Formats: sequence, structure tokens, C-alpha cells
Amino acid sequence: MMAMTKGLEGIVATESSISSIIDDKLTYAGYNIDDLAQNSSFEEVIYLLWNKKLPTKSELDQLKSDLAKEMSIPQHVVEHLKSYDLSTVHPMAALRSAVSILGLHDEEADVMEDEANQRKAVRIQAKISTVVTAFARIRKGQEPVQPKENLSFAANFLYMLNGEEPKDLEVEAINKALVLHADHELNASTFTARVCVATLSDIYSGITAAIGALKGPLHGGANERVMQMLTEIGDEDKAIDYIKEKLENKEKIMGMGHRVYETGDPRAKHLREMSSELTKITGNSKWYNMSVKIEEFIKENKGLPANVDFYSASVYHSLGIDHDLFTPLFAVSRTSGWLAHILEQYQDNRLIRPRAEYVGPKNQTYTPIEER
Ligand SMILES: CC(=O)SCCNC(=O)CCNC(=O)[C@H](O)C(C)(C)COP(=O)(O)OP(=O)(O)OC[C@H]1O[C@@H](n2cnc3c(N)ncnc32)[C@H](O)[C@@H]1OP(=O)(O)O
Ligand SMILES: O=C([O-])CC(=O)C(=O)O
Repeated sequence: MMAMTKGLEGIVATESSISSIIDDKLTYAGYNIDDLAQNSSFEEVIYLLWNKKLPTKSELDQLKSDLAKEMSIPQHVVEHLKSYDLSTVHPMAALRSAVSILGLHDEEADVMEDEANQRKAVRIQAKISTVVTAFARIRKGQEPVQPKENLSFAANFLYMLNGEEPKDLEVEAINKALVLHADHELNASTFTARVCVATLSDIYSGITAAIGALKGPLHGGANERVMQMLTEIGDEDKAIDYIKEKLENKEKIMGMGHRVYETGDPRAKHLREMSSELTKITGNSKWYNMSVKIEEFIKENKGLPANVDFYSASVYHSLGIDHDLFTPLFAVSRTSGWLAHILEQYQDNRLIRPRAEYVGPKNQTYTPIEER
């Protein structure tokens, strides 16, 4: 058997033409993330990830209209969201369960033809932000807000969350965040989705499994913990002492470090810029200043770069988004990548089944229970 690599570090487990990380540069289907972050809409990125080419105007209009038609969620799903223990259930747990329930209401859930899978991809992508925002409102005792067909995906997210049409700057920030989080090669949640559907299980199962993986604090769950850390620190002048103590206790600093990037995560600078701008506008520059201090300290003392989760925290906080909705918002975006990978996996499938090196006891003799 081959040598074991803990955490599968450096192991190439599949071919893919969706996104790449080479020399610390991230591309979606060959387009650099910096270009996409500056210029593209999230809908364009969805099209790009699913089709490996930028859409023409009519192709983009078609996708937007398909998504708009599918954004509403069945009343059963709303009733389900209402039935959770609203004071304790984390929105990521609610989302994981709700996506699974969406599958129960999709007659095509187990139809494996390509066209049915593409229709389901549109349905899931369209409904995911409706589920997140509906849950966010329901737990505050508010009714879900129906999406508006004339709004962009990013604008609809904020509209359904807050019940009022967002300002241009807010839409721009959410759109950029959605573009930046959409795909990232074979990260843990995407790998989870691919492992799941490689058994020829259905798309809803793949997305449900991926949400479960994204939820963890070493992955998407880090963005909520970054804000928790900044809140705990509270004051710029206390940041370095706080971090030193965490490091002395061998605790990890959330939003720092990455399995693949060595010099830095190319997405972080876009979020850093947004954080600087938005925290200034909202009169809360301390969150940005504190983040810069932490980033510089960790870079200097541990050689670790900030990852995508680090500055997204102060960006989302400045937009007034509840801290436990940060990871669900990540999921809304990453669903586009998960779906692209699931469809790619189906196209050239083989069961994913690695080996484990057995290190337990050998040659044991069975003893009857009365003799143990
Ligand atoms: C969207 C995303 O998923 S981006 C990642 C989001 N996750 C986080 O921000 C959580 C914090 N970061 C981490 O836990 C890690 O850097 C990960 C999970 C991202 C990458 O992990 P790995 O590649 O497995 O690195 P690993 O955890 O083995 O760390 C290697 C060394 O760097 C240290 N290290 C890595 N990240 C950090 C951190 N954030 N804070 C402090 N030390 C760290 C480890 O303690 C370890 O040190 P040691 O060799 O002295 O024991
Ligand atoms: O690629 C990873 O390991 C984690 C990450 O940054 C992402 O999923 O965006």
C-alpha cells in the first residue's frame, strides 16, 4: 500500500476543469479571480462554473430568468423551518436539514439524467438563499419575504433578509463576496460532495453532505468565529496580547492559515479592501484596524497568511448580517461550486474509496461476554 498522508495533504484525487490554484493564483475555468471580483456578477460566475465559459447576454438573461422562477420555496419547507427550536438551532444546521427536505419535495430528486440534474442545479441554487433568509426572519418572529424577479441574486439575498431593497454599495459588497466564495478546487466540502455523489447518490444528498462539511470551524465555520474573536477582543489595543495568549495556549487563530496557499489567499485582499471601506462608512473602523493588526502579527510570528474567512467577518458585520449567518452566506455562494463539481463528477464517475492503514491490535482472540 502507498504511504499514508495525514489529511490527504498534497494528494491529487481528481481531474477538474472548474477552478485551479496554481502558484497561489486562483482561477475559475481559467479566469483569474481578481478579474472576476472586479468585473463579474455572481450569476455570470454561476454560468462560468457550470459551463466553463462566460455567458453571452442572452445566455445570462436565460439563467437569471431560470433562477428567478425557482427562488420560492415550498410552504412545507417554511413550516419545517418554523418547527425547529428557534432559540438554539444554528442556521447551518437548519440549512443542512432544509436542503434535505427540499429534496423530498422535488419529483426529480432521484432522476439521474443530465437534463434533470441541470434543472435540479438551478432549483437548488435559486432556493438556497431563500431558505437561509427565511430561517433568519422566522427565528426573529418575522414572515419570510418573497424574492423579487427584477433584483439580482445579491440584491435579492439582502432584500429577503431585511425586507427592504438594499443600497447599491451593499449589493456590490454581497455580489463580490459571492463571486469570491463560489469555488475553490478540492476543498473539504467540495470533496465531500464529490465523495457522496460518486456512489451515484442524488444531488440533494451531495449538497446536504457538503453543507455539513462547510459548517466546521476549520472550514467555512471560521468566518463566524473570526467575528466572535474580534468581539471578544473588543478594543484595538488589546488585540496583540489576546493573540499572544491564544498562541501560547496552542489555540488556532480563526481566519489564519491555509492548506494550499503559501504566500497568501488571493481572495483576502478584496475582502480586506471592502472591510476598510465598509467599516469606515459604518463608523466601526476598529474591526478593520484590529484585523490588520492580527493579520500582520500572525504573518510575522507564524508565517501564516489570512484566508478568505478573515476579512469577510468584518465585511458581513458592517452589512448588519447576524454573525451566525456568515457561514450560511458562504454556503449560498459555494453551492454554485458544489453543483459544478457534482455535475462534473457524474460526467466521468468512479467510486471514491481510499484505503486506511490499519494501526490497531492484531490477532485478537474472541472471548465470550461472560468471561470479559
Ligand atoms: C474557507 C476555508 O476553509 S479557509 C480555512 C478556514 N479555517 C480557519 O481559518 C481555521 C484556522 N486555520 C487552521 O486551522 C489551519 O490553518 C487550516 C485548517 C486552514 C489548514 O490546516 P493544515 O494545513 O492541516 O495545517 P495544520 O492545522 O496542520 O497546521 C500546521 C501548523 O501551523 C499551525 N497553524 C495553522 N493554522 C494556524 C492558525 N490559524 N493559528 C495558529 N496556528 C496555526 C498549526 O498549529 C501547526 O503548527 P505545528 O506544526 O507547530 O503543530
Ligand atoms: O480550499 C480550502 O481548503 C478551503 C478554502 O479556502 C475554501 O474552501 O474556499
